[in-house]
Amino acid sequence: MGTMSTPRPRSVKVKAPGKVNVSLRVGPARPDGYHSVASVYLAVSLFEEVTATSTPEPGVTVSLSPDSTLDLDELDIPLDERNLAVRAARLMAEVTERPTGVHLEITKRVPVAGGMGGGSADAAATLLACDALWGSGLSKEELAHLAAELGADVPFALLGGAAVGLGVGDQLSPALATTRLDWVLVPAEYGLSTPRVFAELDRLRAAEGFDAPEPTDVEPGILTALRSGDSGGLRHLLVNDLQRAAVELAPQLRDTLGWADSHGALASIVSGSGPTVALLAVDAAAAQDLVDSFARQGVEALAVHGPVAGAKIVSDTVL
Ligand SMILES: C[C@](O)(CO)[C@H](O)COP(=O)(O)OP(=O)(O)OC[C@H]1O[C@@H](n2ccc(N)nc2=O)[C@H](O)[C@@H]1O
Ligand SMILES: Nc1ncnc2c1ncn2[C@@H]1O[C@H](COP(=O)(O)OP(=O)(O)OP(=O)(O)O)[C@@H](O)[C@H]1O
Repeated sequence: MGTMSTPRPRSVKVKAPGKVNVSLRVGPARPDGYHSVASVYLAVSLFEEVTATSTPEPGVTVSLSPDSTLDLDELDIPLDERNLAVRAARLMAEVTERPTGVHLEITKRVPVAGGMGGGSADAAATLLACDALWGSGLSKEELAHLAAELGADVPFALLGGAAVGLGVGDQLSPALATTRLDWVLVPAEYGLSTPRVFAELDRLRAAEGFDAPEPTDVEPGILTALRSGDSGGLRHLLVNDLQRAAVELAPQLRDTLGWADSHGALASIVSGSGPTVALLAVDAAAAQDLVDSFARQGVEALAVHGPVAGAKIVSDTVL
């Protein structure tokens, strides 16, 4: 008769990047409340980390790591089943029929409700960590499918690099982007709710009597510029249909955008639903100069680069 041995506790650590939308075209609202988009995603070097540790008790628990670079006291992150990482672990357990028993510790670095897909990165990292922890044997496609159930930005956090996103942003085609682009991120001290920003765009458009066309493709010049890392070519092509809605809700964004343009940024754009502003810099030195200028204004900005890889296992340890 075989004896049931308790598996030794294991810890899998995964990192997943935040993103900027280099281009974001938004169509009309659909009956399900979502909007079809045509988006060019770029994964940038600001990473969330999720450490998934097996626990003897069933269930999914979550905590925030003291290694987080965000101020944990100020964060408005639910630590129950509303947390996107918890939802990811539960979905994975349900689909793979594994008993849960997992604790998730999240290191937060991507601004919360900042338009950079931080929660989405947590969800993507959790899917990959639980996949490893439970030996689920799911294919990349199956993981991407689960990711799309969790949110529009989650599949891209798994994939990383640069990609065109159609549908609600979840139908991805990888874009060739081998050369590094340098960016400066200017996080805001407040967040913007993604549904609220989409709704504000609908409101502005309705007031203008504007019938938004279905976005079906992205400007080809963007993909050409990404392929060669041509920041000079890219600067005129950055576009975000949500920007004016974000600016309407947070008018102070105008100052950041204007200030950046007059201080040597090639271009400035609100990232996704905002309020984080992303500035394109000519190179790493120019990005650092911009960070220094912001610091002199008392504003904390971050130099990052992209593309970077999607969700990736950092360590897998038997405890
Ligand atoms: C703004 C972007 O970050 C750009 O990449 C994404 O479109 C948002 O992606 P996300 O945060 O993963 O979005 P989800 O969590 O799936 O959706 C949150 C809410 O945003 C709105 N939403 C989101 C994506 C989309 N294509 N259309 C929408 O209208 C919906 O009101 C939805 O209920
Ligand atoms: N793991 C998580 N990390 C951060 N926020 C979470 C998480 N789980 C749930 N949330 C909730 O989701 C909200 C939005 O979080 P998130 O930081 O992902 O926004 P975002 O970066 O603007 O998203 P996106 O760019 O994908 O629209 C938060 O205000 C928080 O209440």
